[in-house]
Amino acid sequence: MASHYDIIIIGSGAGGGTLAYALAPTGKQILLIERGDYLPREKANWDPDAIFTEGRYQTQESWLDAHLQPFSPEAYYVVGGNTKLYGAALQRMRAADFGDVHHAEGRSPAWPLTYEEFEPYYTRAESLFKIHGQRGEDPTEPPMSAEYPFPAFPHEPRIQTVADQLAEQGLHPLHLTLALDLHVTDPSHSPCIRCDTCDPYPCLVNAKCDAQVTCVDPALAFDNVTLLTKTEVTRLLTSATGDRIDQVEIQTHQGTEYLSADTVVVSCGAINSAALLLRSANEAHPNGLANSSDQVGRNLMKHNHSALIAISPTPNPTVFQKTLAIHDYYFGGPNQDYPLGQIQLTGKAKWQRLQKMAPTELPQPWLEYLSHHSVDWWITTEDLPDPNNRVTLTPEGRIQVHFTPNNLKPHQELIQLLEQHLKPLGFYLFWHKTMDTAVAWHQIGTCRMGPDPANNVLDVHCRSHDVENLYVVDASCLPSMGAMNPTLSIIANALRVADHLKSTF
Ligand SMILES: Cc1cc2nc3c(=O)[nH]c(=O)nc-3n(C[C@H](O)[C@H](O)[C@H](O)COP(=O)(O)OP(=O)(O)OC[C@H]3O[C@@H](n4cnc5c(N)ncnc54)[C@H](O)[C@@H]3O)c2cc1C
Repeated sequence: MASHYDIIIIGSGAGGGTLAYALAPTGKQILLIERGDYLPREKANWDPDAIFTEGRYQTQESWLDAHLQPFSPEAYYVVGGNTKLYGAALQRMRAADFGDVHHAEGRSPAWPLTYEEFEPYYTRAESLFKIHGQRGEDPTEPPMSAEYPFPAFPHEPRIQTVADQLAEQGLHPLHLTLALDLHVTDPSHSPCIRCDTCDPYPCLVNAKCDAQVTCVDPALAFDNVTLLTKTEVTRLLTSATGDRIDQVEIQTHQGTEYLSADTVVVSCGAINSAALLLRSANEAHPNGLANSSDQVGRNLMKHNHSALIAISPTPNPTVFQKTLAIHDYYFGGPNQDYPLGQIQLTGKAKWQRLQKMAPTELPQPWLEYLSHHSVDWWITTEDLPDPNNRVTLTPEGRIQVHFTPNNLKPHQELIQLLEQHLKPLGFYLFWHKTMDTAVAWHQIGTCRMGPDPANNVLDVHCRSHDVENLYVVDASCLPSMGAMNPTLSIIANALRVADHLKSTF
């Protein structure tokens, strides 16, 4: 293995994996460093006990909350990062989300670029990740320069009935945009088999367009790209003046080693990217690397999420349930002149998942009955940047997450609205569970980009304002996220930064 590269990318998830894919054809010597290994392909990939009871693929690391209490984050340190288990619902932010948006409990800041500037990268990201969708049915759909690359996943009969009934109430149920390799019109040759172990399971048949399958593996077909697994980057060392990163400190089973690169890209996910920069404090950067603004680690957001299990007397034999979304209340509600958020279906909840949601302990046969009669929803609303919601390190170097949820009023209102719509359809029992800090699936914002070095860690190209050869390209850079799932924006942004980097070669 060489010790010097043109580019070192740290982290192989949505941000890092996409960047490696986009830069691979340049011929530059690229090293992709990933702390985890390939997620094993095994029958347990599709075992609900392994996923919901054992947490088989989750990191064993624990983080600390604001009171120094340990918790187990639902984070996945594997090639492809969190996308290996993601739900593959990839969505554009709405055009208005790129501006300053007033919310019930504050404001969501503008991005340093407009939707129109970002739009071509959404189109490329949708093509790369094989998005299936149907244009024209979403009342909040932003302008798009191309059709979705593939037709939408059709609803199964029970879901079609629910969609039709909601439409009769005046809503606009739409087909969820999905990154799965389904041949809708030729199922016998389709990699995706529309199974009931998709969200949030790894895909045993590699039909989920995750960062490993879609980006890392194709990038490795180029001789100039090398992947180092089971290798954690522990610190970034700078020149004495602090202007440039001189060395990348890695930890392997053989011990500590040092590498170097002309350009270093941190793509460890919002919490770990901030932790790595803070851990790299030195004399030139006493507050943490690239942290003259004191913003590294701050403004952590993770969306307000709830699962809602709605039970009716009608059986729900749906196998692949995650096909429907409702955006009618994205920008406001019947009595709300502020944004609420989005409603989507989630993967069909088996009894093991319901066990984690049940308000009281219930015997397995009851849970199985409820699972056969439930329709399972996921409600996402925006949370707002708060400098006190932040990642810090303890003196021993452990990750501490200080997090107080905000903007919860619209979240509760959206849940109530959904229940009001479902009751006339025969749904009579509702369980909902709001996700806590451990479910930081949509973590963003800890190294936000913006033109002013006083308030932002990164410039508009995701380059550090302080360290000339440092970029951060993952969820960290996003100043806000609307109420849309973040990963399409992370991928599109990585493609955008790749174009910028190519222009500097
Ligand atoms: C269960 C689940 C369901 C989800 N569903 C959806 C969905 O349907 N739609 C959607 O848009 N999003 C979804 N998400 C969120 C999505 O997975 C993330 O938004 C996305 O993966 C974030 O990309 P990233 O590049 O910021 O980080 P990641 O993809 O997490 O990648 C970070 C990588 O860096 C590695 N790393 C960390 N620290 C180091 C270090 N020091 N040295 C070396 N490597 C390091 C990690 O191991 C990891 O591989 C889901 C997430 C989960 C967990």
